[in-house]
Amino acid sequence: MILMKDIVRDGDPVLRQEAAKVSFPLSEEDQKLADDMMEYLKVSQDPDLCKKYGLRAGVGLAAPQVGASKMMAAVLVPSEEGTKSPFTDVIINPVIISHSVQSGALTEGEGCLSVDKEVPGFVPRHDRITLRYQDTTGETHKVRLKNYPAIVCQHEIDHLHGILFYDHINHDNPYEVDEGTIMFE
Ligand SMILES: Cc1nc(NNC(=O)[C@H](CC2CCCC2)CN(O)CO)c(F)c(N2CCN3CCOC[C@@H]3C2)n1
Ligand code: NI
Repeated sequence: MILMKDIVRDGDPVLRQEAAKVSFPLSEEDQKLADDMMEYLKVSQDPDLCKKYGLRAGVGLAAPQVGASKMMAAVLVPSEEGTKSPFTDVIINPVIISHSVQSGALTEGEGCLSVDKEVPGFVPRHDRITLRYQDTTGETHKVRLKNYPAIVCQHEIDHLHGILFYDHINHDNPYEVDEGTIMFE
């Protein structure tokens, strides 16, 4: 089971590397990694278990964050009232094949399990993306995501390219975003 002690923190070079593509069929090791990352998210979203294991809650987790420089990330965006399409899957070799010109950002800014400090500011991302990825069976998916699930997937895909959320913050004016940027909870 992945615990906070297993989460690699900012400063470790693995978080700044380009991860390696994953080949199919998955090795046992890669299958276990996929399962463990999704299990972390599920446990962390259960208030009792989250507390019991001393976890930070998460809606996404990328393999480099547990020291594995592989193109794999787990995403578990819960279905909250209002959001039509929650997104749950382990995305392998993900590629954003198209995106909106319009930007989107979380009004709360972003955090990261690998970054222990708060970094205030808006993180401008694409509001809508078309994402192509393989699931753990090797099947290829092409999905259109918008708003919250799109933000989460972009945060995770960034990790696979050695990018951290605060790289996107305008440090001269952290709360500046292009006009037309959609801000959401
Ligand atoms: C937005 C949010 N970020 C949480 N944490 N940070 C993360 O997930 C980091 C990734 C996210 C940071 C911004 C975009 C992606 C982890 N990252 O570093 C992986 O690369 C949350 F925990 C959270 N939610 C809302 C849903 N809630 C359901 C019930 O359980 C609690 C849970 C809390 N929302
Ligand atoms: Ni992160």
